[in-house]
Amino acid sequence: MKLKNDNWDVIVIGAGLAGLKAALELKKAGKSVLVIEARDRVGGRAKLGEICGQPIDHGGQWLGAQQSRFREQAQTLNVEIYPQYIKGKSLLSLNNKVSHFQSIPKLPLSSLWTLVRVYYRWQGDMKLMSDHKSWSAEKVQQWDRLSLDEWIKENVKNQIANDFTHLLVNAILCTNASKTSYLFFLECLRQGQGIKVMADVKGGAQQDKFVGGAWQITQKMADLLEGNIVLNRPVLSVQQDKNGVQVNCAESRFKAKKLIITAPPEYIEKIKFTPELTEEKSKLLQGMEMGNVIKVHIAYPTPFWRHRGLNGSVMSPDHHLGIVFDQSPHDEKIGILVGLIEAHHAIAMGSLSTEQRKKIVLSDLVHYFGSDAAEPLDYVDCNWDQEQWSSGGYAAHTKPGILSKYGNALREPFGHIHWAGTETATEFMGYYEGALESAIRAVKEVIETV
Ligand SMILES: Cc1cc2nc3c(=O)[nH]c(=O)nc-3n(C[C@H](O)[C@H](O)[C@H](O)COP(=O)(O)OP(=O)(O)OC[C@H]3O[C@@H](n4cnc5c(N)ncnc54)[C@H](O)[C@@H]3O)c2cc1C
Repeated sequence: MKLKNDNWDVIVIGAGLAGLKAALELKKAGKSVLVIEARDRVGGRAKLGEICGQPIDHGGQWLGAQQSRFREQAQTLNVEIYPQYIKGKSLLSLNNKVSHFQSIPKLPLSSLWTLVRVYYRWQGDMKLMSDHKSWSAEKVQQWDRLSLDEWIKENVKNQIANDFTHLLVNAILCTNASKTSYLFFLECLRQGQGIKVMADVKGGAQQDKFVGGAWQITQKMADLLEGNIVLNRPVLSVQQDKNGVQVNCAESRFKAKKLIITAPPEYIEKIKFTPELTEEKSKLLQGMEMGNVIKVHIAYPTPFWRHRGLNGSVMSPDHHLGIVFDQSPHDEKIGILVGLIEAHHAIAMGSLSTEQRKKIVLSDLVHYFGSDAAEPLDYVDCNWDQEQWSSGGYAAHTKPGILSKYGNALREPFGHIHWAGTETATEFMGYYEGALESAIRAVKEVIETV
């Protein structure tokens, strides 16, 4: 099929979940739409992998209990949902000692008490975040000047509670607390419905998964858009005048009345805009940075941990492999563990070869599960920091001092240009759910005018 270059109602940059959703909504409304994608595949931060013949998600995989848009999207596309395996005990490694627990980690009472106090502080402070206009208020500016690390130092003096708080922060943001502000963290908590929802499995953000993987959802959406997506076309520049936009790739250009951009902030910054973006938007983009994450899968002949009454989950502030979950197939034909290496651990491990990483991951797993973990059938990892067109994950955060000053530019349209992508969400920013919410909002903005 020959692709027309001009007269599109809307062009969408990026074929991740947000871009695909925006395009499907526009198509449903009878608008002509073209999705331009830099990579040679669709999905963005949703990516198919494989271990021992089983499909796996190199990118996002969980569906939260509260994430109704993503659940509905999967159901519409007949992608089956099943619960994360949690039967049995979880493991915690603290100060090099491994303990197991059912629901509350075995911490000294004084540390638990500190964590309860932190929980209620966060619940209270995050409630004040519900009105975005309050970002200019004095308290909010103060919270934005304060790095999350400074807040933790001031408020979490108990060492074990402090370590545990950093583990939670790393697991949620994939970045060290010194790199973002307390304000940004509170905004994440507000959008994610609080730390309990974000950290929990049952009733929380890790409750469910997809049979065969989440990547299928983006693939199936792309199949419905056949003829409306072009791959291998990094957008280099965008021009707009009163009639619409022109989007330029290396060897092609396309015109439309409106443009929706869903690329991650770092890649928006690399596009040349004429006229130039507002100073507020440029400063915001410069002040946003992706988290650092390596996702690993390890396959074993059996899910041996299940047979020992363990559910495969591990939390560990003192090792590189900080978070582990069971990822075994239903029939238990083999056992698979999925792990996340986050923040400074991902930066340190990212400079190693896959073989060196495998050695460290296995040594961490032997520490958690014993010698049964020493000899896997296979090991696969995906270093998102090295993935061109993402440069990290799960999502971008703002550096201290950025959100309160420039946050209003996050979603503010610029002429014919509108913004989507999980970083621009108002609910569940950083998650697939946020990507969908942002796409639906951006489509609402443009649909009346094309
Ligand atoms: C390891 C990992 C684990 C995660 N786990 C979960 C999870 O369990 N649950 C969950 O809900 N979320 C999870 N996430 C987050 C989730 O994957 C993202 O929120 C979501 O995929 C973002 O979708 P998006 O469309 O906003 O952005 P993207 O998927 O990043 O899409 C943006 C697209 O824009 C393209 N692009 C960039 N620049 C250009 C350009 N110049 N020209 C053309 N195209 C361009 C990119 O190639 C990309 O395809 C995880 C992410 C990672 C990395």
